Amino acid sequence: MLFNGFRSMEYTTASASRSFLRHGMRFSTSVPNDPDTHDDFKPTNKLENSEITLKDIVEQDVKDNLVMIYMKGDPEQPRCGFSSLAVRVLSEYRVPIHSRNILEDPELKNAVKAFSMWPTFPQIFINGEFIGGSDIILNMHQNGELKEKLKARSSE
Ligand SMILES: N[C@@H](CCC(=O)N[C@@H](CS)C(=O)NCC(=O)O)C(=O)O
Ligand code: FES
Repeated sequence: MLFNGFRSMEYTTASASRSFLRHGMRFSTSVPNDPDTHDDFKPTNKLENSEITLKDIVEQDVKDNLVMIYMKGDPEQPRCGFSSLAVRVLSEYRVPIHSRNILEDPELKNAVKAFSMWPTFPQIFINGEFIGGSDIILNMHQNGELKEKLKARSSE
């Protein structure tokens, strides 16, 4: 399943669907090609109306999902070695991996960078906390920190 870049390696969660609905609004602008249509009746950009921003979407993603990765490509088909490595590391654990493909949405890519203040991808969040990229997650896997982080959450 692919909802505007959002993927989950398990079944789609309610949060994923919600994110899709919200994120999907960004592309709902349409203007009918009818000369009689008065401006007042034209459909407007619902994102502007609802004031949902990409930052809101990122905030929701990382809040709703234990493991959230913004990556190039998706877990089944990473488009970069760094993203591929991060997914391989995370796949060692029995936790769902939620992802968005930033290659599909340059604006989302910029929003994620601004949110984390981190310049590269992949970007991994666990339990709402920004962790880092593939080198950091690999290191945490090797030194046991990642296991602790994921265990800490699952035993709550
Ligand atoms: N140390 C980082 C390196 C990742 C990296 O260099 N990513 C580059 C190439 S994929 C990147 O995202 N560049 C910025 C961009 O593409 O916008 C990691 O291990 O995750
Ligand atoms: S896309 Fe070239 S290194 Fe990631």
